[in-house]
Amino acid sequence: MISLTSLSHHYPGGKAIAFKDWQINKAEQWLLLGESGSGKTTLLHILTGILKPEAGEVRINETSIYNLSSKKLDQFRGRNIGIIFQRPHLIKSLNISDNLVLAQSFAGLPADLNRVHEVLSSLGIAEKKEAYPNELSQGQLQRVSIARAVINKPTLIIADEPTSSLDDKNAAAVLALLLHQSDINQATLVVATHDKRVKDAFTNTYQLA
Ligand SMILES: Nc1ncnc2c1ncn2[C@@H]1O[C@H](COP(=O)(O)OP(=O)(O)OP(=O)(O)O)[C@@H](O)[C@H]1O
Repeated sequence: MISLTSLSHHYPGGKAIAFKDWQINKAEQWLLLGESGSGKTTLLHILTGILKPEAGEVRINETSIYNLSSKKLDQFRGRNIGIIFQRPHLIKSLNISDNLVLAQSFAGLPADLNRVHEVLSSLGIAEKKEAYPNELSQGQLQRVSIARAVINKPTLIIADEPTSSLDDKNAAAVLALLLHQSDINQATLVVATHDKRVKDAFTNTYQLA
């Protein structure tokens, strides 16, 4: 269970952004919607432990994440939160497998090549294990970023505009893979997007004013 309570934030010189309370149960799939400038990125940063809000609390399972020391918070994020960005940020000098092993190591976990294979297989790209990021297509790279996000079996998968740089076919494939990965890993999924192609796949919506 994830809960956001009495959250608000304000950037220096800007006006305060207040976020309505939000409770998310295990393995639910949510869409985060809001006009440009309404605070989606701010909320995702707060939810992922990157930006400490001025007020309020974020609890993921039993942990109030901003009460952790910064070292503990880093490790908590690595183990419990998987993030997918609009464009994949992979290390170019490492092959796909090593990029995933690096994500295990950042979370303080030992290298687990069986898990790497399992996740890449579930995304249909196991044969690309030894390839380097510049040898993959845009759609394949987006699958690798999903693999990296779920490699440590996170409680929460967050995707920020995951489909907006993809064509219709790849956007549909990536969305189906996100929903499937959330199901098989029993992970909560939050997708922030403007992409109208994505909206019908979700029943739960958190709308920013
Ligand atoms: N680092 C910052 N310093 C000052 N103001 C900021 C900063 N980041 C965001 N803001 C302001 O906070 C508000 C919310 O921004 P945010 O990026 O969260 O919106 P958004 O909903 O993600 O927008 P978009 O869909 O356009 O990406 C905006 O008014 C923005 O100008």
